[in-house]
Amino acid sequence: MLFFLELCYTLAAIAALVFANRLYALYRNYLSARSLNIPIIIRLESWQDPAWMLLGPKIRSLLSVIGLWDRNAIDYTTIGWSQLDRFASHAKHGPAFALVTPFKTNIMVSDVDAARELFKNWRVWIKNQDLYSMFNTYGKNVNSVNGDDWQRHRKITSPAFKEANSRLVWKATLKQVDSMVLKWLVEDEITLRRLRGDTEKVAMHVLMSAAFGKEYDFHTGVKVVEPGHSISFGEAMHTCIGSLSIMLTPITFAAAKLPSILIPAGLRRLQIAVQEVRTFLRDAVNAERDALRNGMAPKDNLISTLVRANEEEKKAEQGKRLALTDDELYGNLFIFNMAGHETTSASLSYAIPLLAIYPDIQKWVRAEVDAVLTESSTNYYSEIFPRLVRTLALMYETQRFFSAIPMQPKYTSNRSQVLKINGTDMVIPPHTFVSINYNAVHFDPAIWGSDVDEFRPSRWIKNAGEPGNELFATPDGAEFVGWSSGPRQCPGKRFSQVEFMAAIARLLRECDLRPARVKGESMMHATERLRFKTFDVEHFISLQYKDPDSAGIVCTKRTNL
Ligand code: HEM
Repeated sequence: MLFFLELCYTLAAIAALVFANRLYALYRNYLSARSLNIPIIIRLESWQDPAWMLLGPKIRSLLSVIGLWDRNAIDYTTIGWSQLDRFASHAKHGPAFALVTPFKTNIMVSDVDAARELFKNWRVWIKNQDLYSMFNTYGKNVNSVNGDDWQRHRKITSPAFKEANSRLVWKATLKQVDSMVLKWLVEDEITLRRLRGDTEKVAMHVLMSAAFGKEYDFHTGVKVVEPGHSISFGEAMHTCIGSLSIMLTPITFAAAKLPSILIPAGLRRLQIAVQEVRTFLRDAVNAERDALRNGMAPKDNLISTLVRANEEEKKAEQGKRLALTDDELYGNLFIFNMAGHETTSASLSYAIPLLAIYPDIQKWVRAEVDAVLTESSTNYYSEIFPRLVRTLALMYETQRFFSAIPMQPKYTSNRSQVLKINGTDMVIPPHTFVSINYNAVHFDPAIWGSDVDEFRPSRWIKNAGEPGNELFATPDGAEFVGWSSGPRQCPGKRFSQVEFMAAIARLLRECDLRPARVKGESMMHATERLRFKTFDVEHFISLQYKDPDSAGIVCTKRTNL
């Protein structure tokens, strides 16, 4: 009994100390932020706290049951609060306000001139290493490093995203989507959950093909286990890049040292996947080096170009210093998969229900698809892709509503930096985040007009006219930031566009999409239900449907071809 009481006192004392420490940190951060003269929002928690990221949703729903948390209020402690908020907080507080917590202060910015400066000046406004090192599971990579190191990674990785690679993406996507369509045509309803699962499978298999030259069948793909492995490359990769595993991989590495009997089953699966991916990456890099040594011609997939670009760099005068290490090669190959998987599949998984919700938009995009795609020309990527302007507009408008990341946190590091916000120079303190609020920029009525909240892909067309002969209204790099902007913008932008456009074009060429109805339900009601469930999303680590099981679409074979 005495021991129990002592334990309780000790735990209470530790909790009180942690709380006091947090309050002190909050007070210090508040004093520092006050000097900026911008509105301040104070919270006791933040998405920067890993424990809050994991336990926050449970704690919030508990608190809301006992009336201590308002479910409908914007929750600034989450990473994705701006998805629902859109431009509202900036309309209230102006182009910059500070989120002050016991963690690092985060200044939210919607001013496009400030955003342009943050994107352009990548040496000054860097990526915070506490945050980005979680992407270093297999090695440092182009996404996680700063300064000269970033230049070195970007120089060697960029050639991989050449046009010849886009042709592979196009071909692989058509093959995957053909199989997906066959499956969908015999299903009574494709729920949002199933739709997401299938688009993830398409994206994973396209990456396997265009990145590693490995062909996977849509239906059986992940079941194919290569000799010497316990799971397939696709499955291992899928497990590793699943949202939660990113947070768990450091734990997995620590756990890897324990006897496997002491590791819980779920974590053991992840541990195996992490080890398998490393072996696959190492073998794939070695195979490409052997191919080069044996005088075999390069392939157009990402790994072939990357490994050969790196070997070229080694030969150059400063090679020893500039070439990527093996771990950095693995790190980059992994990040291509991680960055390219959920982003592209999510875009598809929102665009497809939107086409069912808005039949006029479906008709409008299909008119272009029919004008451009004919049976004989389907495979000619270079002729078709540039003409699918409405399909590209659909992707941009989908990204505007469902941004892959809610904000981009830039960081001042250990010295203060000057940033002009709304025409005034501000001295931003050291160790502070300045985050470009993607959702606010994408929903600023001053940029997009009074119909900013309307899903209208035609806003991206410059010269509305004959489908297949229109021009795309390329946006200003700071007003639309879906793929980031400036020198560090997404190198996989074209990759993802090709995949999205091939998938949508093939789907609309073959099928009609409409909302799924439950028995006795009117089409109007089913459409409303699907609309509500499609827009009812939350940003945990990536954007997710909150309730993916209670709405879906139906896919029927077109009869009007
Ligand atoms: C719709 C699909 C995609 C979207 C919306 C998207 C969006 C983004 C965004 C917003 C960033 C900046 C992130 C940050 O700095 O924190 C980024 C960076 C990056 N993306 Fe993508 N991406 C997509 C597809 C892809 C694909 C298919 C690949 C590769 C196959 C890829 C590879 C990368 C890499 C390597 C970076 C880091 C670049 C650097 O820091 O220099 N992305 N992407």
